Amino acid sequence: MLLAIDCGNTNTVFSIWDGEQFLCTLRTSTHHARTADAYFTWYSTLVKHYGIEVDIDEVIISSTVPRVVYNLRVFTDRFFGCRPIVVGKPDCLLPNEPRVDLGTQVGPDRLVNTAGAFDRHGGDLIVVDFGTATTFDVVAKEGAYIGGVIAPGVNLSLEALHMAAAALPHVDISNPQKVIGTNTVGCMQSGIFWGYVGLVREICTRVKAERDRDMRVIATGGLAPLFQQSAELFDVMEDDLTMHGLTVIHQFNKDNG
Ligand SMILES: Nc1ncnc2c1ncn2[C@@H]1O[C@H](COP(=O)(O)OP(=O)(O)OP(=O)(O)O)[C@@H](O)[C@H]1O
Ligand SMILES: CC(C)(CO)[C@@H](O)C(=O)NCCC(=O)O
Ligand SMILES: [K+]
Repeated sequence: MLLAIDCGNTNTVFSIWDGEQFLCTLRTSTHHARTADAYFTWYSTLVKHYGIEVDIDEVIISSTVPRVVYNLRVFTDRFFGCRPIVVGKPDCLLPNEPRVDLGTQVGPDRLVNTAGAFDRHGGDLIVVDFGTATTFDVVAKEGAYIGGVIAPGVNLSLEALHMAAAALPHVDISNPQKVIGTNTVGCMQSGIFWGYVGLVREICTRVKAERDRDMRVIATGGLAPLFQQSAELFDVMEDDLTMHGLTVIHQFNKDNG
């Protein structure tokens, strides 16, 4: 069985696969100091709770936080007796090599999203991921990551307003119907929500113009549905895109390794 680990700057997600069959997802916050033993305690408690028979013998990791990889490697070695494939490391093959400036380290989550989206939809795509940052990955016709855009994440933007301005409270994102807020919270929610709708639309329009072609927009991440409800920004939404990408890269390494 395969354990696929997607470690973001905010959350770490484990998903377990029996061949092609998805079994379950486990989510925790990302902490660089979490030890291999702590991962195992958390993991085995949840697996037991769900009553799943698991026998992990393969692991793939994508981590946007370099420091957590050491403990995840120890976890994998100690409890499953195997060596993980780590996306972005030289020994992890990619279905298509990224075409970026020399020396650029593309975020592994973006490489994984690219592989997952290309596998499902073919090329000429813009993949939008609403995570800690909001990223746009441009996928060429033949499936290579050829660059993109990094914008501050939705929750990060709301938090930044609260942190920097004494009179602005902590606010959760929502999709206000009106743009004119009549109280502080409403004003903040409008600024972030409608500002984001504009940001996504403008970036996608400009990417298509720069590429001089039509491209499909694939969205992933927890907040994608919130935006799609109020404005038609995406052609497709897939909450499991990153996990799918990890299984695609894992299979590619098995077939070509
Ligand atoms: N309606 C909502 N309002 C506020 N937050 C939401 C809503 N729906 C989903 N979320 C949040 O979105 C997040 C989903 O995040 P996702 O896994 O896409 O990225 P992340 O964990 O925030 O970032 P990273 O992958 O960089 O760690 C969850 O933390 C969830 O709490
Ligand atoms: C942009 C984030 C933080 C999004 O998770 C991650 O992909 C990352 O750390 N990227 C490194 C820089 C880059 O992708 O060009
Ligand atoms: K993510």
